[in-house]
Amino acid sequence: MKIAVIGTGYVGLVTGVCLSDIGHTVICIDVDQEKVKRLQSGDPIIYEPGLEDLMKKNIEKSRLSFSGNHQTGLAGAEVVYIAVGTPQNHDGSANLNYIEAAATDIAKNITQDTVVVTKSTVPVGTNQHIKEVITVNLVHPVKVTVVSNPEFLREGSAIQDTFSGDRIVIGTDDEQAAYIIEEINQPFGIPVYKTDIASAEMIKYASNAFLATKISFINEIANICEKTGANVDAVAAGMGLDNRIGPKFLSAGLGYGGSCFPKDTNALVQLAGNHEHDFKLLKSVIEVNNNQPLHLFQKAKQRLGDFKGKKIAVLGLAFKPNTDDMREAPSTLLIQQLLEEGANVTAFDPIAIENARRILGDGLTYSESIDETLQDAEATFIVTDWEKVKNIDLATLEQRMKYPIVFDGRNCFALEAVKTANIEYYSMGRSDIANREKLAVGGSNK
Ligand SMILES: NC(=O)c1ccc[n+]([C@@H]2O[C@H](COP(=O)([O-])OP(=O)(O)OC[C@H]3O[C@@H](n4cnc5c(N)ncnc54)[C@H](O)[C@@H]3O)[C@@H](O)[C@H]2O)c1
Ligand SMILES: O=c1ccn([C@@H]2O[C@H](COP(=O)(O)OP(=O)(O)O[C@H]3O[C@H](CO)[C@@H](O)[C@H](O)[C@H]3O)[C@@H](O)[C@H]2O)c(=O)[nH]1
Repeated sequence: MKIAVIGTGYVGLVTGVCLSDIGHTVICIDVDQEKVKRLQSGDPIIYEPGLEDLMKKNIEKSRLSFSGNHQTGLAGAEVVYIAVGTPQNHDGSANLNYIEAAATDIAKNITQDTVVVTKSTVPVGTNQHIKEVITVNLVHPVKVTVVSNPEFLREGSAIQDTFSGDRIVIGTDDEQAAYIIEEINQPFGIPVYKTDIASAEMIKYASNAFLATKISFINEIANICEKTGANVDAVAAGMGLDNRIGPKFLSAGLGYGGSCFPKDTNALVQLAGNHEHDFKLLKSVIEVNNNQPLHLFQKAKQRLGDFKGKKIAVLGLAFKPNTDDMREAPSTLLIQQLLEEGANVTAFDPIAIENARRILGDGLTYSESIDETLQDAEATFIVTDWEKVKNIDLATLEQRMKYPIVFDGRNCFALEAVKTANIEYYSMGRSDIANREKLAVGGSNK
């Protein structure tokens, strides 16, 4: 099957690469000419485990190519995927400008009957709108069918998720188009769920909102655990044993970030509001999430008194491990707050520093070394649960830091292990551990 993909971000590039790997001929199109040049040379630009090798392999086999020109890219394509961004407008609603531009590009350049597949996350009714935009702008008299095929991949495991996702949702009112998309995806061997367009569009938002709700729920439980002496990890483990609840997405921490949950929960609140429904539950989920990084900050402030002139280490910048994506990363809010209060921040991340610098600027020190970051620090915040961070030998904290006071926003260490180390340790939804009497001296006002 000859396929074109419009947009080469996380979703478009991974989709294009994986579809070419299962045997389709794929051309990925982007308006960013610089990006296209780099992609053509085999540079995936984004960090995603396994992506570069798979991309190079399929470029070499001539199944995968890139273009900065819609006319060239769309020529002869039987199926066109839309994978452009749908960022957040100021009011929280989804910005559909890129979607409309892509639909117009399709209309002006297709010369044969085409199935248009929307991978981008779009509010209910958007695929209908896409069809209208294409119909109005069509240059050649061809038939266009629209399919909603929302994407569920996670950053950091995007390739794995594409090859072994839980389901492929196909939303369309055209049986032949549904069949074509099912056939395209058949080599993945993933269960297909077919439905109408509006329901497919809603499945994506509802799934993200539900997962975000699980996270805010466990974070609220964590906050209560802190006050009552329960341990949120034990609570989550015990809850997760119930098949109706399940163990996933119950890790308490600094809350969810990334390019999807924050914007998609806001967009769903807006969508509901447009239909005169006040989505109170989701509004609370968002509010709880916005407060989570500040919760840890307040705990630290209470312990340290103030941050003025103190070297504060921050371990992890990316919104989650295995990605260099800094969009809506909880580290941003936390670091901005620390800088505002006069801290000298040194932050570690193995791959997100370049992206972090664009957001946070040069008011802090960046380091790719954990040891260097910890050296002489008066407190450490753990923000991203990178394997490298989880594998830190707890003795290092005591050896390197001026005062080994740790605020762990991702519960990276078992309390039993911490109890044997000579550090003072505060985590999310678990008891505080203060092993060192001498900590009362120095960095603390306590
Ligand atoms: N990032 C994820 O993990 C993820 C997962 C599932 C769904 N989604 C959804 O998928 C969509 C894309 O997300 P992303 O993170 O890949 O976006 P992105 O911002 O990383 O990439 C979008 C790309 O589209 C290009 N583009 C914009 N208009 C274009 C046009 N008219 N023609 C050609 N190229 C154009 C941009 O230059 C950019 O390279 C969004 O709706 C998002 O919500 C994202
Ligand atoms: O128990 C948990 C699980 C996740 N998170 C946080 O939640 C955020 C999102 O994590 P994750 O879902 O793994 O990453 P994303 O790449 O944002 O993927 C989500 O968003 C994508 C874009 O819509 C969807 O395609 C995916 O299915 C959905 O999981 C991150 O900040 C995590 O640290 C927690 O705090 N606790």
